[in-house]
Amino acid sequence: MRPVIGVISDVKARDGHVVHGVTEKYIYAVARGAQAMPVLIPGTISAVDADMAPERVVIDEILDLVDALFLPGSPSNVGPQHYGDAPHDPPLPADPHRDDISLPLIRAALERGVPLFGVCRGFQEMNVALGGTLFQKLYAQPGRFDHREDSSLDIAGQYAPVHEVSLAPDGVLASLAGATNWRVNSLHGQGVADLAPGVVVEAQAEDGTIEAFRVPDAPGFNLAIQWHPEWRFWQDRLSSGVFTAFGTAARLSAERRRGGARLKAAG
Ligand SMILES: N[C@@H](CCC(=O)NCCCC(=O)O)C(=O)O
Repeated sequence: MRPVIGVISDVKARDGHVVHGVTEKYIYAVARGAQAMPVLIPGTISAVDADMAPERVVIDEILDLVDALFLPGSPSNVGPQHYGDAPHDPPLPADPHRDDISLPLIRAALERGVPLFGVCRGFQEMNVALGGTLFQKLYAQPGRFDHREDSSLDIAGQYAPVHEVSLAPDGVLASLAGATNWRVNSLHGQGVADLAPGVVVEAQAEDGTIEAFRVPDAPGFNLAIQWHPEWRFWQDRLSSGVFTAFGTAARLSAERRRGGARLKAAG
């Protein structure tokens, strides 16, 4: 049996309905890259219909169910009220029903040693959940590059590597890459402003933008990456290494939770 990795869903309006869902590339990277069983975790109920009662969310119930947690990217932004700011541009997409689940879940997962991996929005959520702040418009910050994708390109062009990051020489990423520099893709308008206390930088862009971090004192595997390693992870040594390491941590967590029964990666 594969380890179970909970994947946090976005909550979006579509055709008059509210949909809780995740882009397929993330599900595939968890299933094939981490060799795990992805299970989608819904956000809080939006109660769009006045007759719907809000559902009770019990964070511990989710953590009892999964061996590890994955926080995917999304075009939406973490609500700035969570880091003590007002929205600078209200039309930018928000997802309060994802924030309601992901922020407390991150803190609880780290405390309980549940392996945790966040990508792009997930990376930003991890920084905010731990007390850090975000630039709402990284591209408007003096001296910073524009880290947004070129939307005139096709999808493969948008996710192609566009800039270099320096990897901390003693970090997890450098050891997976076997190098201290890597070329990565870049599709984000926001970015880390103040890094949360207690985290260490794993990767940084040339303009100073923090691109990856981890919480060294948390008892389990954890990693936050601003770029998109899920995109065609099998074509990039570091991307596949990251999902393999996450899957290994999820398997160990599953073995511990199931009393030492060995879980094998599928061939
Ligand atoms: N809203 C944030 C987060 C960026 C992000 O997660 N983008 C992902 C886009 C779609 C995808 O590949 O899932 C920001 O813009 O900084």
